[in-house]
Amino acid sequence: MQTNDKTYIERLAALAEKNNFIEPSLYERYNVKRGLRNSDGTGVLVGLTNIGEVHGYILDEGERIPDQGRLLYRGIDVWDIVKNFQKEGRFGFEEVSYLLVFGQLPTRQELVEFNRLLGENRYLPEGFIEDMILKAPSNDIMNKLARSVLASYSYDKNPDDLSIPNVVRQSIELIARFPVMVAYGYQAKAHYHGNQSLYIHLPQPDLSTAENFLYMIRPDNQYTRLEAELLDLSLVLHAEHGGGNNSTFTVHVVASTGTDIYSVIAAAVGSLKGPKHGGANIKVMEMMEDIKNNVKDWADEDEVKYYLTKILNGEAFDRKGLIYGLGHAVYTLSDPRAVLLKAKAAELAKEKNMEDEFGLYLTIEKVGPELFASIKGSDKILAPNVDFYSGFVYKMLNLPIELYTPIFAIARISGWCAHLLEELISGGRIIRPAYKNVIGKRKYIPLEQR
Ligand SMILES: CC(=O)SCCNC(=O)CCNC(=O)[C@H](O)C(C)(C)COP(=O)(O)OP(=O)(O)OC[C@H]1O[C@@H](n2cnc3c(N)ncnc32)[C@H](O)[C@@H]1OP(=O)(O)O
Ligand SMILES: O=C([O-])CC(=O)C(=O)O
Repeated sequence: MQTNDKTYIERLAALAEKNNFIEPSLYERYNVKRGLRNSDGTGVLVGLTNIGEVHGYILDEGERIPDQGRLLYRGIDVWDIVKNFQKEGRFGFEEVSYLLVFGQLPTRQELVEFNRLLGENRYLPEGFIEDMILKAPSNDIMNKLARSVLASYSYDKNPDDLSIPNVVRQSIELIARFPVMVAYGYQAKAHYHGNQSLYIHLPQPDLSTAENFLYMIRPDNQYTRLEAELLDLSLVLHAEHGGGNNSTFTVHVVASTGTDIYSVIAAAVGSLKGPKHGGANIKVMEMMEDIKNNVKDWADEDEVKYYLTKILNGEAFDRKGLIYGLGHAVYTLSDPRAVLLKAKAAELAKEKNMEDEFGLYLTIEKVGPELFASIKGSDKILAPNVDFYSGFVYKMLNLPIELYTPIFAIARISGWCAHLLEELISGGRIIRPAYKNVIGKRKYIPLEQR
């Protein structure tokens, strides 16, 4: 037997499908909270946190009332954070990382020191670039990032020590190094898979995270202040989203076993890569390309509707039946991050003469939810989520599409580290829910009798 024998693999696949199917009605019979969601769509309460708060609805006598979304970091509204650092004309991501990980806003002096610490920690260990990044390039930067995180274990003299000072040290290194790992992973991909020249720019300790990233991915190191500010804003908006989002919950689950930080964070990167989570920003762009290629007149609402109907019916694009970038597990009327990114996208579209394409986004935002409601007969409100407009903003910043989800990871590492510390300090019990076995008992049949 050859493992690449197609018919044999297909037979095994058919067996796997048949024997792993669970009758959907059983979930109801045993009151299983699929996706850890209650019957009204709200999440099952599985933990407490001081870090992020995601407000998407009001509970009124047990009933879920849709509401405008709000996001708070350590109790402070993200919109207030953004308004204030923008007013002061400075970058915000480092301040937000400090707030998330250490629990309070830094003083001016503390922020200067933290910026210096991040800058000093950007350099990867000796040999890492040659041995870990260039020797095994990947076509997928999230895959490369997860492997770089896991490889960091072997370069750490004290990888398994879960004392808080050690985990704080490791967290700072990861927050500082994520952009560098992503930039080098991208350069290796561009060279080995894209036949382009190889650029290994050294990180610049005095630049902000956003500036340093743009410096490292551009062959000529050039970027404008506006580009760096927009990227910084996006990093701030993606940095944290409560304990229940899939990648952060992964952090809690894996950390609760007492394993090392690299195992925890590599698992979270794998989660974020998924197209229903952080990977949606790449999917949105692929979907938009597909729509642009199949809809002749982007301004014709009926033609857009016709094609979106095919997508929702699983007859077009990736045939999964999803309009990527719409819908959220918690938000209902709006995702506050999408509101901010949409405003930026509108400004940039005007500046770059891309209002036609922006108009197509607006049409999808308007008709997508209406079609979803009529086709699926669902009362779920589908508002644009953070991933709907982020890719369009990145496109106008000339950022390559394969970096969209990695940029999310460069931001979310701060939230993940904050939650890891919270799990270590306040968790304390291995996360271990239950699965009911529904196959019953079966007898072992000796080989010669089968
Ligand atoms: C950073 C982030 O992670 S933001 C989210 C990024 N993901 C996306 O944009 C992908 C598209 N959206 C989705 O897949 C979903 O809306 C999610 C994953 C974000 C939230 O999913 P859930 O909370 O499970 O949605 P919910 O249970 O309320 O969905 C109910 C039904 O609506 C469907 N649905 C939800 N969103 C969409 C959508 N955008 N397009 C089509 N159908 C949708 C679900 O598939 C589900 O159908 P089913 O009952 O036939 O299985
Ligand atoms: O909260 C979620 O489920 C997904 C999300 O928006 C995020 O992680 O930013």
